[in-house]
Formats: sequence, C-alpha cells, structure tokens
Amino acid sequence: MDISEMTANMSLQDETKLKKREDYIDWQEYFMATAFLAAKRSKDPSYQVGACIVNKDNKIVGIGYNGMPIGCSDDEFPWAKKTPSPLDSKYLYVCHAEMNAIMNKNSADVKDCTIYVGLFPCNECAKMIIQAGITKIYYLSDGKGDRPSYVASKRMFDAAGVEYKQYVPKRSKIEINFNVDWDAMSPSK
Ligand SMILES: Nc1ccn([C@H]2C[C@H](O)[C@@H](COP(=O)(O)O)O2)c(=O)n1
Ligand SMILES: [Zn+2]
Repeated sequence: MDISEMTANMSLQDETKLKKREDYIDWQEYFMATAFLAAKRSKDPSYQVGACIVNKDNKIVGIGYNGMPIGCSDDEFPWAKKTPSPLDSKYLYVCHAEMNAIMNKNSADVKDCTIYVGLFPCNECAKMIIQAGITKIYYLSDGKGDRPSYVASKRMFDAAGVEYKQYVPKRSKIEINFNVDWDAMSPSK
C-alpha cells in the first residue's frame, strides 16, 4: 500500500490528530533564502549578491541583486575587474544588490525595515540604507570586511544607530524541488 492509499484510508479521528509540519523554514531562513534566490539572477561572473528588505510585519517590500542599470545591456557593459581604464571595468556601472532592493521597493518607504543580504554592504550602499531609514542588517558574509569601504560602512552604521548582525544559517542548504508529487501530498482528494 502506498502513502496515498494509506492516507486515503485514514479515519476522521486520525485526521483530527494531524499536527502541523515541523521542518518548515523560519522567517529568517525565508528572507535570506529569498536574497540568495534573487542573487541567482546576477550576471556578475565573480560575485552574485542578493538582498531582501522586510518590514515589521514580516512582509517583503523589496528584492534586488547586483546588475547593470536599466537600459545598460548585460552583454555590452563590462564585467571585468582589473582593467587599464576604469571605464572598462564593472565598478563604475554595476548597481549593488542593496541599492536595487531599495529602488525596487513596493511600499511607500522602507523606514524601520530590515535588510537581508549575502555580503556586508559597502560604503555606498551603507549611505543608501541609512538614508532610506533601514534600521537592521542581516548579512551572511563579511568576507571583504577589512577593506576601507567596509570599514567606512561600519563607521556610518555605528554613528547612525543601524544594527548589523551576521546571520548564521541553521542548515547549509535549502533545496527547491520542482519535481513535486502533488497527488502524494494531498491524498485525501
Ligand atoms: N554588499 C555587496 C557587495 C558587493 N556587491 C556586488 C558588487 C559587484 O557586482 C560584486 C563585487 O564584485 P568585486 O568587487 O568583488 O569584483 O558584488 C553587492 O551587490 N553588494
Ligand atoms: Zn554596495
């Protein structure tokens, strides 16, 4: 007897004893995973960064990833890092994930919101985060933390009272499987 037959044979009494699932992802996992999913859209060959902005009601109000500005083709603008002319590297063009998440906001503002981001914000994003009124940052990696840009962002966050915390994942991966057997999931139908 397979699982669907077993569950179809469940008595009404058994049904009422069904408990909620326990292995669901919590809010923080959901928001950081959303940032990571957004990062999968990035065309940057060296770093794919995503950001997810969340309000006090746990509603997502902005998502972004690092990419070229609207109208600036991913195929024409450069992705190189070290080039003789700065005009031929990505740095003068690429919009960071945090900036895009703020610009993409679907609410009137992002005041008192939290931003989840894969990499610690640089100084330019720090200014935007502060000016937008975001008050909390969860980042996964502070890998570039000793560079002046990141020292500057911490200095600004400390002065402006923006809290930043490293997010320590509870599990190493969250899988998305499109191969769902919906019939086995809802056998009582
Ligand atoms: N918090 C961050 C940090 C970095 N990024 C983006 C910007 C670039 O596309 C890439 C970093 O490239 P690298 O400087 O290592 O060549 O990651 C971001 O969006 N948010
Ligand atoms: Zn930045």
